[in-house]
Amino acid sequence: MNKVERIAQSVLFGSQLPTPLELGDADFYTLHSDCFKQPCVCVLGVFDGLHEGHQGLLAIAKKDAEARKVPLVAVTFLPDPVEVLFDGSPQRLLSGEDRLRALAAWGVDGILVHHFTREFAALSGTQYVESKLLPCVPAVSVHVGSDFGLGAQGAEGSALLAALGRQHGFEVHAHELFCSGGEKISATRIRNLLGQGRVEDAASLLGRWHFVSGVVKHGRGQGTGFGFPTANVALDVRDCIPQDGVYACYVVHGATAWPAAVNVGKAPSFESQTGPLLEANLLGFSGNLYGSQVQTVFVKRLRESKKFDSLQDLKQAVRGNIDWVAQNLGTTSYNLESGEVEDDN
Ligand SMILES: Cc1cc2nc3c(=O)[nH]c(=O)nc-3n(C[C@H](O)[C@H](O)[C@H](O)COP(=O)(O)O)c2cc1C
Ligand SMILES: Nc1ncnc2c1ncn2[C@@H]1O[C@H](COP(=O)(O)OP(=O)(O)OP(=O)(O)O)[C@@H](O)[C@H]1O
Repeated sequence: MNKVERIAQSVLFGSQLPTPLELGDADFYTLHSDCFKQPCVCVLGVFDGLHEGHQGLLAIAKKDAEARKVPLVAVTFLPDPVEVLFDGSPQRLLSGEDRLRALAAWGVDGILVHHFTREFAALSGTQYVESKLLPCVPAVSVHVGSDFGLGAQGAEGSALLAALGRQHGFEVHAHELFCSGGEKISATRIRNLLGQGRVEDAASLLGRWHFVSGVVKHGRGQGTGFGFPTANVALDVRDCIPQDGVYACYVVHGATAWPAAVNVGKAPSFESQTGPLLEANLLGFSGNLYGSQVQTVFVKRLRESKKFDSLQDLKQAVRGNIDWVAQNLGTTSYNLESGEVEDDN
């Protein structure tokens, strides 16, 4: 995969969701074949990040579906249960909509999305399977990871699912978890890596670069005087933002991606701002993106953010970071649709 394809894949470029069938407490997305209320193979889980473990599980389920000549349906929950059940930031690897777009891009045939509420969370595993799952997704075979939890507080596991399968006539496959470096691949592990700024390690477990979305806001206006104009991107507190620091990134707007030197978090040399923020110097860009939604793709951590004693020192450090990006990621924008390098705009 070349650089441009990798950026496109990372931000799920081009993956669109059709209008879902609204079922009251769930939505059903038909993607590749008519699978609503049809015999199918299904996979169950939250799938935050759609990491390499999730993709491994999907690949096994897909083979099963092909062998049985039935569609593959992913069953998931929105919002992420941790957002509903626990206080504090959920540290999402993907927003809810992006999670569904990732499943669609991967190639499942349909997605059942349960609206996750406290009432929904209180259902037992049996109530869930009999009253919520099987009426929409009459599965002949269900695949989960061995750690999958079912019912109130996820207390019931794949053993209950297997018993329900025997009763209702579907097979249950609880798979050993995919590991890397002797440790299971999980969304929690990837969040921890990002929290330590280890964006390259996170990328190897995600199978793509991590990105965050945000809206470009007006900044303090000081950067322009330095010769380093920056786009100030306001981030969503619910998202998993890599540890404060300076990173080599791509910033994507629509179908265009610019190499960028990015400072995440407070600029320690200046007054603090409210809300999570990143500041990006886009190479090969002039103009403004105020009010635009952009995606910032994290390729490599370059250094910690520091409080510099002089403006001169700060400028020199930032110049060095921009040079690194220019040499390694390029100096002009890329078109994600055509894969071509665009002229400076
Ligand atoms: C690549 C890069 C690295 C940066 N590193 C630091 C830093 O280490 N310490 C700091 O105080 N500010 C750092 N900044 C923040 C700049 O000070 C900030 O972007 C500049 O003040 C422009 O902000 P403004 O346009 O909102 O005024 C960095 C900015 C960029 C783009
Ligand atoms: N490494 C893995 N290998 C195989 N299956 C997995 C792996 N990780 C998760 N799964 C399975 O994929 C489905 C979705 O996983 P889910 O998002 O709930 O877990 P997770 O990635 O471990 O997240 P978290 O760390 O937040 O618990 C579940 O059936 C789960 O058991």
